Amino acid sequence: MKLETIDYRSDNCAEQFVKSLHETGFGVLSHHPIEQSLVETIYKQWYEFFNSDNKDDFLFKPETQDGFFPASISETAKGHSVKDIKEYYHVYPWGRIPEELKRNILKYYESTNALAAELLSWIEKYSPADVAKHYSIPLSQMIENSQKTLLRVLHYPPLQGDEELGAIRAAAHEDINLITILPAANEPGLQVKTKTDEWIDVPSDFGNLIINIGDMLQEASQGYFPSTSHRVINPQGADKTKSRISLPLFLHPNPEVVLSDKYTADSYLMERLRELGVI
Ligand SMILES: O=C(O)CCC(=O)C(=O)O
Ligand SMILES: [Fe+2]
Repeated sequence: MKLETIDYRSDNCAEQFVKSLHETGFGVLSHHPIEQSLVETIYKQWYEFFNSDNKDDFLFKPETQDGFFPASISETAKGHSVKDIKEYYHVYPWGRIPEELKRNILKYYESTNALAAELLSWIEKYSPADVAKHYSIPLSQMIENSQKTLLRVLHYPPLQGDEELGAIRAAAHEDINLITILPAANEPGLQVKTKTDEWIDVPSDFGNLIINIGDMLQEASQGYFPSTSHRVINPQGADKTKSRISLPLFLHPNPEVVLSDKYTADSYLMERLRELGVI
């Protein structure tokens, strides 16, 4: 299996993109409307932030989950026992954001949310009728003005050689939300698991946009769109000294949105967070 990069400007882009999501759980877009210079500026600004002491003034609040999560308390993926080698910052428009970083990151949050609504309308349009009939409301409407959509700025620090045995930058996991939009990071490492259990690289040419299905859309589509496992592997050789910055936007429906006979977005999220032990 190989992930094809799809040109956003091509005539059959929407159909090809949704086909890729159905077959692999991932879709990769080039020539999309997200401004690459904005992404580059954000990577630069946040790299400086992660390398400053300023981050300690923005330590996350357990009740609201906005702010800085240091490596010492960072995530352990479901089913794993070793922590990931990463630190990150949770950006919500209603949350705390360092003043000098606000303008660019909120601009990114907004423009990527707008693109997400378009991508969800493509997904709806190219869902088979017997799948689409179960969507409780249009998919793009599920995320409208959602306060739950989370922009995570991730910093994977250079490897020091003293990392815990078996630790990797991000252990294999699935995302909980509806879809995730992720610009290619400044360094490689992202891999996706195929149906035959092989790990393949996600084409991460700088400028690509990577979209993946999360568990909530898998639930709402009764498995038609698979939430596939992905991970970020450690760099080798000289690349060990390099930081990696990435910027996933996790699109979350409004809490009251009905996903399936079993779950609303809120009950689904609560069940997953309880499993992860973070609430
Ligand atoms: O850093 C990446 O490229 C992917 C991060 C990711 O999968 C996640 O935070 O859920
Ligand atoms: Fe992920």
